[in-house]
Amino acid sequence: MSKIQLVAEANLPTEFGLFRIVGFEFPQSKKEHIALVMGDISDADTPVLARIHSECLTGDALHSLKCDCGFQLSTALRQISEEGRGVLIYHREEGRGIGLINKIRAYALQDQGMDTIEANLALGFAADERNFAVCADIFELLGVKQVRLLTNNPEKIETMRQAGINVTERVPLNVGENRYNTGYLDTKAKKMGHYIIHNNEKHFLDCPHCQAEIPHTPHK
Ligand SMILES: Nc1nc2c(ncn2[C@@H]2O[C@H](COP(=O)(O)OP(=O)(O)OP(=O)(O)O)[C@@H](O)[C@H]2O)c(=O)[nH]1
Repeated sequence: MSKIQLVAEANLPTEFGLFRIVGFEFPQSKKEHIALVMGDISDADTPVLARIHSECLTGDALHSLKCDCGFQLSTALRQISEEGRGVLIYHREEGRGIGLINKIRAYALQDQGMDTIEANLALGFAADERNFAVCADIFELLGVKQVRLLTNNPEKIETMRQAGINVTERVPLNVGENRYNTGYLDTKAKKMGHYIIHNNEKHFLDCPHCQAEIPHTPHK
């Protein structure tokens, strides 16, 4: 199969600062991924703060509390912007690679009591259908060889290392735990080996803008 190619690039001002948005595409399948890049990442000797973030429309855009995805996305972008340098690969593998509609089917099974892995298996999928190798190719196309990876997922680290990307540090990303996603995070820790630290001292901040009890920084 031919390798992914860098095909488009532009400025993207965001609430976290100015990024470059870079578009990647497989020549035949036209499957797309994107990266947000901040600052000068050309110095190969200084590891780049980086996040591989798999697509989660419900968490990233629709404010779902069933997962930690939206919280991880905004925290990663904020941390990159605080350093003034970094990369977020927005990895288009919705629903751990099963797609949005199948994720909704999996949610329906979870409504009946299955956990996130059991639901995938009941639908005939693997627990995780994602391919992270493409992210190593994207880092390479961006000239990034060393990363400090924002993740709790050991699989992402292992795949990067096997593909020749030097992960010099794992930067934990434990954010957004709430009453609706505790079971999901537990399952990821117990069945998928994710490094999840539960927030035992939940500071459910009194924020007039938020309906849910989520540990968070109050809106300014
Ligand atoms: N099938 C399925 N996918 C889910 C469910 N909840 C969230 N997801 C998907 O899980 C993926 C989570 O992506 P990430 O946050 O990048 O990955 P992660 O494996 O949790 O690793 P880190 O966040 O880096 O620790 C996204 O593709 C979501 O759409 C679920 O209950 N079922």
